[in-house]
Amino acid sequence: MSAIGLKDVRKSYGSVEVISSIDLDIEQGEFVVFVGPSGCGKSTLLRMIAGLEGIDGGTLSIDGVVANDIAPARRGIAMVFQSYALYPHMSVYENLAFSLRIAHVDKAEIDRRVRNAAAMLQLEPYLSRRPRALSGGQRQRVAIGRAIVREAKVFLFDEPLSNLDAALRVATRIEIAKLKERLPDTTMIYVTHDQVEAMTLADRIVVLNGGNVEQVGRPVELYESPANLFVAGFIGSPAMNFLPCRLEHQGERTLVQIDGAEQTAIAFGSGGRSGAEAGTLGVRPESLHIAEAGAALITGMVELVEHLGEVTILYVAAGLGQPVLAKLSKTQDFAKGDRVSLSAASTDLYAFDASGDALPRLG
Ligand SMILES: Nc1ncnc2c1ncn2[C@@H]1O[C@H](COP(=O)(O)OP(=O)(O)OP(=O)(O)O)[C@@H](O)[C@H]1O
Repeated sequence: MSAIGLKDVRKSYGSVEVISSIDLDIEQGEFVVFVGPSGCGKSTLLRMIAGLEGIDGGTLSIDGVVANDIAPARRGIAMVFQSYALYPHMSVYENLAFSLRIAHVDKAEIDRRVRNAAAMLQLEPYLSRRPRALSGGQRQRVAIGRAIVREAKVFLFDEPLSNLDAALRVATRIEIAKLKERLPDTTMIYVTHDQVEAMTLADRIVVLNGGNVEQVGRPVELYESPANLFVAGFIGSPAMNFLPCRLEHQGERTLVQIDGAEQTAIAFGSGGRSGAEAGTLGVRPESLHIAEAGAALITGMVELVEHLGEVTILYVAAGLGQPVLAKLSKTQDFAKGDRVSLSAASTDLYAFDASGDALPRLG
């Protein structure tokens, strides 16, 4: 039995469908991150689970019980918002205690839970302060503390770190990772735009696009084995390079060749197909290296060099409309106008058919 189950869940605003038939099972104690481009439906889906948005079709179950019509307060779910939503006239202690007071929890029990949450989030020195006398990171910790005191089974986070500056984001992200370890039975669902948050916090990532699930998997799985062009282009920064190629399906295998490449044709699994079609070859910037003579996959002219310290990023014009990016170790010294040849190990290449689906690897 999953902690949260979505079966054919749908949502429309007027005639616009924003969530189309989503199936997803989230296990108790899992940390699941929803990612996807702006407007893909991440927040809507989270709010549907919380009960803040109605469900137009399908079934939401919580601990195996259909929950479509259960009131938000009775779902055992706590939500942490980007805007913190703290009461400005109450102290940190009162903010933490508020929902328990409303629920008529015994005073000693309230005190125990508030102090426990405050200790977990290092908020003890600030319990008598008002929110305005706290930093953004401290306010967000109070917002998280309010979820902890409720001892909710499920925490929902809607971009909780997006109002924080870069350093605080990192510090608070680490706090959330620790929180996950301290509350191993609590199920957490987290919406973010930030790839690093998704990759570092998630047990599983759900990639959404236009109200549909493109792929669900462990972070490394999505990075190493994207199911399609969308996921390949979305996971990883800088994004994967895409090169038009020719796919020749030969029964057991498919040979992939790009125009002008010296690197020999690369074989993928064909899934039993035959014939030929136009496809896309994918290669991550970090997989490219300077090619040996006669082995270039891509040849072009450097149009921009970014020296980032530990790495150098080359933008190479290779006649594809947009530059090919190569992330090279810092020892590489290039300048605008240089001609470069790049290649990658065949095990670091991806191939996608005309409909954008990934071809399986051989072996
Ligand atoms: N109350 C509403 N009425 C009409 N359309 C809405 C409403 N709320 C959201 N939408 C639309 O539903 C779609 C999904 O919105 P949602 O906020 O879930 O996306 P998101 O993936 O969380 O985006 P972002 O990353 O920008 O926050 C968007 O096209 C949005 O404009």
